[in-house]
Amino acid sequence: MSVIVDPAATAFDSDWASRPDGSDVAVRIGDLTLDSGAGLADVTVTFQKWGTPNAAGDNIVLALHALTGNSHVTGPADARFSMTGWWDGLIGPGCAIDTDEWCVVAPNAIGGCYGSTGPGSVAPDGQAWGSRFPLLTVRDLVRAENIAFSAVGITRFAVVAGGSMGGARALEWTVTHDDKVDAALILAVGARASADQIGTQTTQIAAIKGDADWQGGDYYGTDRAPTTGMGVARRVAHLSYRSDRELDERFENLPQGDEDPLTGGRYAVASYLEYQSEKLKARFDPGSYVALSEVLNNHDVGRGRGGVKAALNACTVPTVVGGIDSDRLYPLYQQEELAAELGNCVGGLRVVHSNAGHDGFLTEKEPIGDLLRDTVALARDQRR
Ligand SMILES: CC(=O)SCCNC(=O)CCNC(=O)[C@H](O)C(C)(C)COP(=O)(O)OP(=O)(O)OC[C@H]1O[C@@H](n2cnc3c(N)ncnc32)[C@H](O)[C@@H]1OP(=O)(O)O
Ligand SMILES: N[C@@H](CCO)C(=O)O
Repeated sequence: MSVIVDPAATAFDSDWASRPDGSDVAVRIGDLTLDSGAGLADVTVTFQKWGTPNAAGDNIVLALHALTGNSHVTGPADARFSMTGWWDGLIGPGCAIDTDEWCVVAPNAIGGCYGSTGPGSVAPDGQAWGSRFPLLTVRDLVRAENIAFSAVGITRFAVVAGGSMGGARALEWTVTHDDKVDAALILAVGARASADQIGTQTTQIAAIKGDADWQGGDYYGTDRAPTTGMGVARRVAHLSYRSDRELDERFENLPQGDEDPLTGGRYAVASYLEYQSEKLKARFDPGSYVALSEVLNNHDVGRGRGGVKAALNACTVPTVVGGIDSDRLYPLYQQEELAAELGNCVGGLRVVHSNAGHDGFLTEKEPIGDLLRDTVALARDQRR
C-alpha cells in the first residue's frame, strides 16, 4: 500500500507534488473491498496534477471526469490523450480554477481504461481481468480515490467538482467525506440513477454484450473486440447527451453531403453519430464502457444511508448544484431535488441555459466557469 510509482518508469517517487503540470502519478493501493462484498486485488489509481499543494494543504481541487473521460482535464490533445482536456480553458493559470493558487488533481476512475485498474488491466495471475472484473459502484470509485489520495498525503479538498458521472462521484465524495471537503460543485446529475438512465444504459450494455466479439468479456488478448456493439452504444448515448432542438437545428432531416437516404445514403445526423462512435472506438475499451455504465446504474447516494433524503439532508458541505435546462438525460428536476435536499446547498441551484443538452457541462465554458469560481469562493470562506 501507498507505494507511489511513476507510471512510465515504475520508480518510487514520493515527490509527486513538485512535478510539472500535467504529470501522471500512479498509486498502488492494494486490495479493495467493494460495496458488493467482493474484492478487487492489487488496485492502482492514477491521477494527473496541475499546480502545487501549499504548506497548509488547503488548496487542493479534485476534478472528476464523466463516463468516457479521463484525468486529462486541461491542455491540448497529445500522444496519450486524443482529446483536448474536457475543461480546457477552465483550469490553468488565470482560469476559473487558477493553478497559480490551486492544485488540481484529477483521478482516472477505476473500471476505466486510462491507467487506473479496469477490466483490461492485468490481474495478479498475469491475465486480463475481463469477465472476472467485479461490479463497481460510484462509492467504490470514491473509496479507491480516497485511499490513493490519502497515500500521497492529500487528506482535504478545498473543492470537489464534476459533471455527469463526475457529478455522481463529486456527490459521493461530498456525502461520504463531509469532513474532508470544503466546498463542492455537483453538475448534471441526480441523487440516484433514474429508471430512464438505467434503461438507456442497460440498452447500451446489451449492445456491447450482444456483439459476437464480446466473448463473454474475455476478448482481451484476442484479435477481436466488441467495438461494433460499443459504437451502437455510443450512438444511443450521444443522442441522450444532446438536445432534440439542437440536433434538429443542426441536421434537420438533411442528407449527409450528396448522399441520398432514399437510395442507401445516410442522413446527416446518422453520419454525425457514426463519427462520434468511430471516435470513441479509437480511444475507449468496451469492457470499461460496460463497467462504468454499471457504475452509473448503481448510483444511489441514499443506499445504506436511510434513503436519498436522509443522506442529502445530513451533508454539511457548502455546495453549488448546476443543471442544464436542455438536459434530457439528467433533467433539471433531479438537480432541483439535490439543491432542495442537500443540507448546506448555499450556492443553490444554478441553471445553465444551453441548447447542447447534457453535454452542456462540457461545452458551456463561460457559465460553468462562473459556477467553478463561485465554488472556489465558498472554499475560501471556509478557510477564514
Ligand atoms: C467530463 C469528461 O471527461 S467526458 C469526455 C468528454 N469528451 C468526449 O466525450 C469526447 C466525445 N465528444 C463529445 O462528447 C462532444 O464532441 C464534446 C462534448 C466534447 C464537444 O461537443 P461539441 O464541441 O459540441 O462537438 P460536437 O458534438 O458537435 O462534435 C463535433 C464533431 O462532429 C463532427 N461532425 C459534425 N457534423 C458531422 C456530420 N454530419 N457527419 C460527421 N461528422 C460530423 C465535426 O466535424 C466535429 O469533429 P471533430 O470533433 O473531429 O472536430
Ligand atoms: N461526453 C461525455 C458525456 C457523458 O457525461 C462522456 O463521454 O463522458
